[in-house]
Formats: sequence, structure tokens, C-alpha cells
Amino acid sequence: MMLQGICDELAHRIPGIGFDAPIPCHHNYVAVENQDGLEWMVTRKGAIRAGAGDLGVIPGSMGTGSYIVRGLGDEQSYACASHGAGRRMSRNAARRRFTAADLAEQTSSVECRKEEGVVDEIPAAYKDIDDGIRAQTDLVEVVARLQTLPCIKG
Ligand SMILES: Nc1nc2c(ncn2[C@@H]2O[C@H](COP(=O)(O)O)[C@@H](O)[C@H]2O)c(=O)[nH]1
Ligand SMILES: [Mn+2]
Repeated sequence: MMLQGICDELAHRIPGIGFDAPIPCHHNYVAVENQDGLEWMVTRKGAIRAGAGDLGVIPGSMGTGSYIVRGLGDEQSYACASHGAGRRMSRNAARRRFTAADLAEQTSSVECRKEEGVVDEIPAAYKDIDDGIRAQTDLVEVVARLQTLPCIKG
């Protein structure tokens, strides 16, 4: 619903714009999968499926980019990859350390919420997404690196 609403709005404002098929990409779920000839219940907590050829999204933070990736189906990792850059510090630690002014500074190139209520998602609270991608080249290949323009948080 939300995705369709955003696509409709963009299509209205930018004539000729086109969209690829959406990439379904869940994290924090359990799936029954056949691997090594056995049926497993694979729990992906903070992880996404990266089966051979699967498209996935690995985000960075409000201020950095995101990656579109293609899974390589690594069997030793049960066809998983990371869900994102991951946190450098907890939400509470981020709230103690940073202010809304810091958030505004770190998201200066992004159209997004900048108030106190989202300081726990300040870019400095997350690890470097490029490092995260370099650390999992055996799990996924990069299809595209996206630069964040707007960031919508509910
Ligand atoms: N592109 C964006 N990536 C983000 C944003 N907020 C967090 N993240 C990344 O996603 C995962 C999940 O974060 P969580 O704190 O909500 O569990 C995390 O690893 C971050 O790297 C965002 O606004 N834009
Ligand atoms: Mn999450």
C-alpha cells in the first residue's frame, strides 16, 4: 500500500518515470528450506535470504546509502546475508550521546525527519555499510549502490 502510494505520487510528479519490480526482502523470520538434502527451519534474525540469484536490499542508515545485492547461495551460511550495516551503539546510547542538531548535520543531504524522536537512528549509531558489504563478498554480489535522497520513517 505504502509503496504503491509512493510510486503513484512519483509517477504523477515525474512524467515518464519507470519502476522495476519490487524486491521482497524480509528479515527476522523463520522459513522451512531444503539444504544439503534435508529440511531445515532456518531462522534469519537480522539477516536476509541470499540464495543463488535472490535479489535483496542491505541498507546503511538515514544518511548513507543502501545496496541492492544478488545472493550467491553460500551453503556454509545457509544462504543468508546481513540485514543492514548493523549498530555501532544501542538506541539508548545514541540518544544519550547525540542531539537533534547532530542528526540534522549528519543528514544534511537527505530529506527526512530531523527531530529528537529519531535521534536513535542517527547515522553515527550505525557501522559503515561499505565495510559491511566488503565483509560479505562470499555471500552476495553488488547489483547497485543507492544514494539516499528522502528517508521516510513512520
Ligand atoms: N537506508 C537506511 N538504512 C537504515 C535506516 N535505519 C536503519 N538502517 C539500516 O537498517 C538496519 C536495521 O536498522 P534498525 O536499527 O531499524 O534495526 C540497520 O542495520 C541499519 O544499517 C535508514 O533510515 N535508512
Ligand atoms: Mn530491523
